[in-house]
Amino acid sequence: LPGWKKNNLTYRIVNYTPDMSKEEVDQAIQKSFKVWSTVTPLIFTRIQEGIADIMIAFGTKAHGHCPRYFDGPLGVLAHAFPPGSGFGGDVHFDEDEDWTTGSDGFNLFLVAAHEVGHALGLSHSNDQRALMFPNYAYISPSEFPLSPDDISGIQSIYG
Ligand SMILES: CC(C)C[C@H](C(=O)NO)C(=O)N[C@@H](CC(=O)O)C(=O)NCc1ccccc1
Ligand SMILES: [Zn+2]
Repeated sequence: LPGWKKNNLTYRIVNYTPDMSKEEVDQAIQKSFKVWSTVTPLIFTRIQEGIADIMIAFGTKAHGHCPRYFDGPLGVLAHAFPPGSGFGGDVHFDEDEDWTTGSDGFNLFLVAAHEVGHALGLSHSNDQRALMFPNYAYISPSEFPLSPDDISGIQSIYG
């Protein structure tokens, strides 16, 4: 199965975007994990240093030793690697985007929830109601972002 072999996963926010406050980023990321932990046996624990399973970072164009490059404003907003060691599970956000807590720019929580789906082993869905649909679509943060397609997808990998 293309998933993690353990239910306890760690994440670390390695750096921050200047577009939002540190607290807003922490909240958006925490909320993006909560989306998936409510429908799986997975438990996510944040660590502040060292190597986490899921390393989260912001970067532009060629960033760190990442084999994939970002493309400036718009286009690719973020990418994530499927479960595994090294880059496996890592999530990178394109700092050339405008990251927000609202409906302007790109909502960090929504993009993070999509990317975490990838970091857990999900690929894109062709159901346009799915969070794992390839293209970003804003929904109100009070709405739960997962569709039945997302839930059956993640539950086919975990529990
Ligand atoms: C080929 C990959 C690297 C494209 C990339 C992606 O899917 N990352 O997970 C991405 O940034 N896709 C854009 C759409 C695009 O490039 O055409 C996107 O909006 N991704 C974030 C997203 C997608 C659906 C719901 C929420 C967020
Ligand atoms: Zn994607």
